[in-house]
Amino acid sequence: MLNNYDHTLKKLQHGSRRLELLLLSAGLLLLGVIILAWQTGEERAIRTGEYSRLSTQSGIIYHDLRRQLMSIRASHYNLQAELLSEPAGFVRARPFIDKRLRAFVQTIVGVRATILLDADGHILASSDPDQQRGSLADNELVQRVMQERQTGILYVSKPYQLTDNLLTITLASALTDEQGGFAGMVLTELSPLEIGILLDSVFYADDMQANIAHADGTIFLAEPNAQTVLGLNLSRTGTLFTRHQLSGRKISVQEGLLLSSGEKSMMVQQTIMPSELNISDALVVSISRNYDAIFAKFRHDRLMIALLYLLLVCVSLCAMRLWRRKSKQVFRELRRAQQETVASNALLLRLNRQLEQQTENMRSLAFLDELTGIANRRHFNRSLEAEWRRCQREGQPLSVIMMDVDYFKQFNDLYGHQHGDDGLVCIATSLKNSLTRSHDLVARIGGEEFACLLPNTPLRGALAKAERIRAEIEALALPHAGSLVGPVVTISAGVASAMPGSPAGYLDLLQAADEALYQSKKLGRNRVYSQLSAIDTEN
Ligand SMILES: Nc1nc2c(ncn2[C@@H]2O[C@H](COP(=O)(O)OP(=O)(O)OP(=O)(O)O)[C@@H](O)[C@H]2O)c(=O)[nH]1
Repeated sequence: MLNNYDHTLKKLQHGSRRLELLLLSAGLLLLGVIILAWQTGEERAIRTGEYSRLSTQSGIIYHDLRRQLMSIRASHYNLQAELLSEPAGFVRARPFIDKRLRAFVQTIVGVRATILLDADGHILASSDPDQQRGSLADNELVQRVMQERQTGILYVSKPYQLTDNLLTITLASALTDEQGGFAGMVLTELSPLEIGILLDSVFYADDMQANIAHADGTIFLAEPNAQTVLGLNLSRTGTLFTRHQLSGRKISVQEGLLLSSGEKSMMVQQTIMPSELNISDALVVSISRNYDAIFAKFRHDRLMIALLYLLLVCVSLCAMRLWRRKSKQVFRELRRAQQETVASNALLLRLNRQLEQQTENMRSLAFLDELTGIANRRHFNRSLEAEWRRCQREGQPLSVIMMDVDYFKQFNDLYGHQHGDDGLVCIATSLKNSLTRSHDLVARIGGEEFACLLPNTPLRGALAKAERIRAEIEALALPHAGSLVGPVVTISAGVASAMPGSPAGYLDLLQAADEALYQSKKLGRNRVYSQLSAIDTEN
């Protein structure tokens, strides 16, 4: 039982350990998943926020540049109109036009110089006092305008070097004479210093880079790091610029390595399309930010959270270890308590058995004759009362045989008291064996006096039974030299029988049996006697 209990306890311990580990792992896993989901959401939010900010800033540059181009186009239109309205014609208007061009350069921000050329590329007028004469017919842009002669288009030159560390572009418009023929062109050169200020104004972090590139991929405006970036051609396979161009979209967001620095960046690029302003070549505005800088705080926070999570895992494991140690102790105490309980239960059981045994012995002693082991007088009296009531209920007769050993005093005197005891035991055994019905009872009711209780037995049957008993005792042939009725031990018996009536009538039955025994003795012993008529105890 203790082993079973131990086994159950161990199973319980083992089971609870596994359950605890399972619950802890599930809890930590769930927390890990929640943290991971939260971090992923956070990263996405940072990325989206950064996209949005970069898009806004690139939009500012885009719109300013667009406005710049529109202003230049408008000024070119105005100049065309003014020239057409001049009665002196193109060439003769020169003093007026020089003045007009200087005013134009001074009023429009971001313009470095404006030059008016005739149909052959000769300088007719210029805002630059150092460039008043000569021919620009060899210039690529001038040649293009002379060939195409498209009015309404703002021609965009390829970027070219201005000084050691500055690049710019020139914008040109074809001009017509009164008859609508090609009359020359007006060129406007952008001022990289002034437009660079515009790029600077949109920065909100130190790690940003803004560029403006020609459609051929050449960067002609850049802030900061102009030295390393200016003149760089981005039109290569796999660059962010090429990816943007290939996307065919006006605005795109890219992540990747910057060609200039090799740093991973997030970049927004926005194109001023030829179609939207009627310009000859597209211009691409880009603004980027260092990827690591964008996520620096997020990564720091993520590291902290990961460390905290690890700390939590360690603390949980330690706590579980402590808890297990504690629960092991509890289990041990439980086991010890159980062992003690089992031991005390066993002791109690043993004591209980002993008590039961003793009680049984006492009960036996109370109802059994100590010498012969058959029922004693108390037992006989109780059985008599009980059988009397039962036979009364069932309407059955009850008979009693009273017996007494003949001349037993002489037997004792002759053979000794111990031998006398042995003789009584032999007689009791014989009496017991002679009873065949389960509810018949034989008892030793006095020294050498015995009685038989025969329920459901009429007088005739009881007499026959008594006679058989008497004969069997005699047949034991226990020598009795002191007896006056024979050479062996004999008994005398008195029989009485009754149909039970009144509750106390069994006393009369007992007395009648005693009476009959007395008569048996008186008539010579070694015989059975009974009054022939049955006793009517109801009277
Ligand atoms: N050995 C022994 N003797 C007993 C026991 N109980 C009673 N006796 C003896 O039995 C004898 C009974 O004697 P009595 O009453 O005079 O009767 P009796 O000698 O048998 O004579 P009758 O009954 O008239 O035949 C006494 O001597 C008792 O001591 C017992 O338990 N053991």
